[in-house]
Amino acid sequence: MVASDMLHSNNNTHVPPPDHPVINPKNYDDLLTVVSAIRAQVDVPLEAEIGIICGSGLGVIGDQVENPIVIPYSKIPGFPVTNVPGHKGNLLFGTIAGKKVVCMQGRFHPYEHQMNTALCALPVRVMHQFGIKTMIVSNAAGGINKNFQYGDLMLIKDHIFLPGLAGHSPLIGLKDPRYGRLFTSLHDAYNKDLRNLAIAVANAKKMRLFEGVFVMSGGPQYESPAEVNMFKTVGADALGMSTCHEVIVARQCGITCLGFSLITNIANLNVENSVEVSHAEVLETAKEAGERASSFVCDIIANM
Ligand SMILES: O=P(O)(O)O[C@H]1O[C@H](CO)[C@@H](O)[C@H]1O
Ligand SMILES: Nc1nc2[nH]cnc2c(=O)[nH]1
Repeated sequence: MVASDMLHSNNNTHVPPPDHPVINPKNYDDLLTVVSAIRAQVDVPLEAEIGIICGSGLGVIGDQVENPIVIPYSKIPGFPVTNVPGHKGNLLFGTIAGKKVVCMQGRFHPYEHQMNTALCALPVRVMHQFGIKTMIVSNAAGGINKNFQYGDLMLIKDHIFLPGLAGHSPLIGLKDPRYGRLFTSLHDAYNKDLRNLAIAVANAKKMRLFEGVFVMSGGPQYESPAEVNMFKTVGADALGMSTCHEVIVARQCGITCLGFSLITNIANLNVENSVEVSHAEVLETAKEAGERASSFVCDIIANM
């Protein structure tokens, strides 16, 4: 195992202080407690119109936030420990291109938290409480589409949420009517107008940009060649271990979503090929492509 693949090797590892209240991610009043605890930490009103989630190695997007107010996840009750390298573990409030944003510099993956997708998507509900109407979500993903190269960006036009299909929806068990519609529609989960805007931005920057279907598997193991072939057969273009549960919660909240994958590795379709994937490789590609991804996000926000 490569050192940077190891959980617990992240300097930002934290243990929540014992004085934090216990938070149930499916209790609406607990959500309001989390939001109050964040507000209590700063003496300025916090609000945002756009939420951003940085994928593995893509924390550099958060570095574009101007005049940031930085709240470490360790100071937020209910936010679990984040141990995955490449995820800093800060909630940032500030501006990008003059627009108020809140940015998750690091996310929670279901494989880290017993597949508790409601817990992992709790920060989306928190960002909604701070006013976001739009969310830009990013991830590092393995490319299946034969046209993809390392470092390509793929706009997500639709998704296949395997854990959700297997009973791990973040909406299961929500009873409070304040959450909104339990039977959330995903007909426009990755908003067409925002995708068109992103395509126009990419064209103006002369950037390679693809559109495709993202599949979320449970992880944390990468896919076997047979699994990659199965996903290809059902129409997937890229593979990851995040994002879908966040977008579903966002759609329940009425947030308009734009999602993209950074292709950090090429998924292996041939069992005879000995191609090892590692999180170190994922982070290395993200490091090389991170500036391009963050400039893309900033230009999209500037044109919203
Ligand atoms: O989805 P993000 O957070 O970008 O991370 C991706 O990269 C990691 C695997 O290398 C997994 O956590 C996968 O989900
Ligand atoms: N599931 C999955 N997640 C990834 N994240 C980055 N690369 C990959 C990959 O190949 N598969």
